[in-house]
Amino acid sequence: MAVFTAVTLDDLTQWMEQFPLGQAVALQGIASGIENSNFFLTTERGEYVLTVFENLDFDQLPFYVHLMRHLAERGIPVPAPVANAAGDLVVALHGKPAAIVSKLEGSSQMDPQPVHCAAMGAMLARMHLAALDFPLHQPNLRGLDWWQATMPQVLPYLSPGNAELLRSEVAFQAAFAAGETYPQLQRGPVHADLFRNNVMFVGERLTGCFDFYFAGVDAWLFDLAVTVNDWCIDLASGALDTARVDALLDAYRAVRPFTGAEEASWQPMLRAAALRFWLSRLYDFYVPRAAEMLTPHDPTHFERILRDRIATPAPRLAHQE
Ligand SMILES: Nc1ncnc2c1ncn2[C@@H]1O[C@H](COP(=O)(O)OP(=O)(O)O)[C@@H](O)[C@H]1O
Ligand SMILES: N[C@@H](CCOP(=O)(O)O)C(=O)O
Repeated sequence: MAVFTAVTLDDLTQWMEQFPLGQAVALQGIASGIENSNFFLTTERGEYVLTVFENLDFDQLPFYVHLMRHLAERGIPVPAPVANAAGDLVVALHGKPAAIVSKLEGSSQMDPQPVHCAAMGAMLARMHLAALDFPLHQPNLRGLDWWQATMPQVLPYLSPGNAELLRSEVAFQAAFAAGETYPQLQRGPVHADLFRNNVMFVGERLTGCFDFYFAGVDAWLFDLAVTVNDWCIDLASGALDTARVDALLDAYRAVRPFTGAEEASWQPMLRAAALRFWLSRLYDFYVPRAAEMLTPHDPTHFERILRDRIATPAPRLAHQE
């Protein structure tokens, strides 16, 4: 279902000549994924993934693909985009932007244990540090401005209780962002969608993360909160699982210690990360777009998480100076 643009080996015969990969010898559509057309591509030089971008234009892609290349060059396990003879990382295929990236080994770990969370925490901290000198800039396009612009579009569909929750949380986050602590948070390019389905493992070894198409510049703590809210929870209740939280935070802190401002912002950031995905899921659920391709995720999952993060004191980040 996730191949929206049909591509055949014949289509690639001439197209591949611009890449230093030899001829394409096998091409297989990837069934999972909901945004783009993805293919496993075997060439004379090895195994790759070909993506035809269905929703992003040529001018929207440089931040994402150059960030992936920047991280890959610094040893962070992410798919490395392959440049063509002209140095381009994004090239037209059937009139749409397309890219070839290296294929990661392994599969997603959908039942993560503390050992997997520790691997995630260490990789995330390394990724944040490695992206610090990335020269391109794009804000997180799913940040506060987007929350404020999107809220009025979903409010008419919500129960009075949920409408009040959404209004009060967006107001809380706006006040927090305007306060003294928020500007002190460490910032840089972040992935911003590091859910379990976007990370690969072979056994306990993390082999890489992909799907950088929500990346942007934001607080590192926001990225950490997005990750913890997906990797370290009891799926039924949304509550945090202490053993997995500790494993992830300990591993992150060992690479990049937290600051006092981050300690003070942890609970608001856990709430912000829950709000971000509650709102995007509400939007995808209630506001279908033209050329709709998304299969909406369940918004109530993040409503539960947001209510829990508001009601329950956050675990300590235990910063070290
Ligand atoms: N670089 C890669 N290496 C290995 N598998 C990949 C890679 N990129 C994508 N995939 C596979 O393709 C699937 C769909 O990719 P994803 O980025 O989630 O698609 P979409 O953007 O359409 O949601 C993933 O679940 C994964 O199995
Ligand atoms: N992780 C988000 C939606 C984005 O989906 P992805 O498959 O592209 O990572 C969510 O769960 O709402």
